[in-house]
Amino acid sequence: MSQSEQRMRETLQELPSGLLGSGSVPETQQQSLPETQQQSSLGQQAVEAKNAQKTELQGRQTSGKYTLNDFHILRTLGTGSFGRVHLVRSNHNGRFYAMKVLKKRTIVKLKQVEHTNDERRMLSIVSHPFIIRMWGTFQDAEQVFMIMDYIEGGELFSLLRKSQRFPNPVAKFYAAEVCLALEYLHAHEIIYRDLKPENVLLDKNGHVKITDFGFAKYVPDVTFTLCGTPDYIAPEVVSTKPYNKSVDWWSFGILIFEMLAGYTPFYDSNTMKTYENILNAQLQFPPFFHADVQDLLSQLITRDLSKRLGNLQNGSEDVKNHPWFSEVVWEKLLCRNIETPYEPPVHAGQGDTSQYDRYPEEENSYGAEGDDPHHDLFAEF
Ligand SMILES: Nc1ncnc2c1ncn2[C@@H]1O[C@H](COP(=O)(O)OP(=O)(O)OP(=O)(O)O)[C@@H](O)[C@H]1O
Repeated sequence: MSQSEQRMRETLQELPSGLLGSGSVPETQQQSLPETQQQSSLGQQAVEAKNAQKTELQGRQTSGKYTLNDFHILRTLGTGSFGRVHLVRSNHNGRFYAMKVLKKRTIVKLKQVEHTNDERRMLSIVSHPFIIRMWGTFQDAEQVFMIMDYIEGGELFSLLRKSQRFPNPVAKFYAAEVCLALEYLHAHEIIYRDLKPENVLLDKNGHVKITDFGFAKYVPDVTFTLCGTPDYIAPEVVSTKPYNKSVDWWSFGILIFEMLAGYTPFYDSNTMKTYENILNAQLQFPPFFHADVQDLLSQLITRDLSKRLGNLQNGSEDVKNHPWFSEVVWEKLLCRNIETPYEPPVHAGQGDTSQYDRYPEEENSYGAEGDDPHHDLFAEF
């Protein structure tokens, strides 16, 4: 099985402690591959229509700014471990949004209540050109909902798999935008903890938008929680040491490596072996990696926290000042005043979904009323 087949949307909720001693394979949440193939589009449309009709009938006011009644649900854009993300259209202004729906029961079962509340909290305070904007949240008896900007250009992951690997300047452009987003989050004491190309979306002009704040957390000091995505997890997380922002700079290095190579450096089809590689294996560069990127990656993907770039006294400045980024005019980039290397072909306008894979639509229970044993756990929604 190839890496791209296996890794698809594999997000780890929690690693058992004493990981390498135990010999057991950590539990991961694996999603099936996106179904781009011929699905019964008639069946799909019927389910979509039924869901939309139910939504119109059943929205109910909660603590958020919106209700389900404010939106018409269109197709599914993506699925995750606890629910799915739909394209929706506002009944008021006609604009398209992405609605992330998470099932309360699953969140509770997988012990992700705190992460889900953190996701909401973090998204409601961040405001940055390269980070997704959230407009509001609400809940019904069975799920919580988050309304975000709809980003038309699709996942960086899809573009990377189509391209196999990016030329040096293209990888540098995406890395530079991601670097500014990380710099912003860290300046606000937020660790992101799930950097990977699946969570980097491209807007219609080809600029980066980081989505999925499911593991983002306000951490002014250190934390211990074991979470992330196997290939991208930093060694200090694998070995259950206290950690902070350093983990995002490790993942940033893995992201650059994957963009340039088309694969991640510590991959193994056996997740346990991946962790062993993260802890022990030597970083090996393909021969076509430029010397300056090899130098940058050696300083990002280093197990020595006292040497990891981004984690030192000058923080993100050290990363931005590295020779690999020497052509980047950071101020212009932040204003999105630099031509993007690729403009996603989203010719049908704001609601164009051509860049997203098709997922089987399921009948939903959105708007469910009645007993809600979990209401208090999600009081902020
Ligand atoms: N704002 C958005 N606009 C367009 N598509 C989006 C948006 N947010 C998410 N998606 C799509 O939905 C997918 C799943 O979203 P997200 O990663 O937030 O869900 P998740 O349940 O937290 O997933 P995971 O289990 O991987 O952590 C994304 O990879 C992306 O394809």
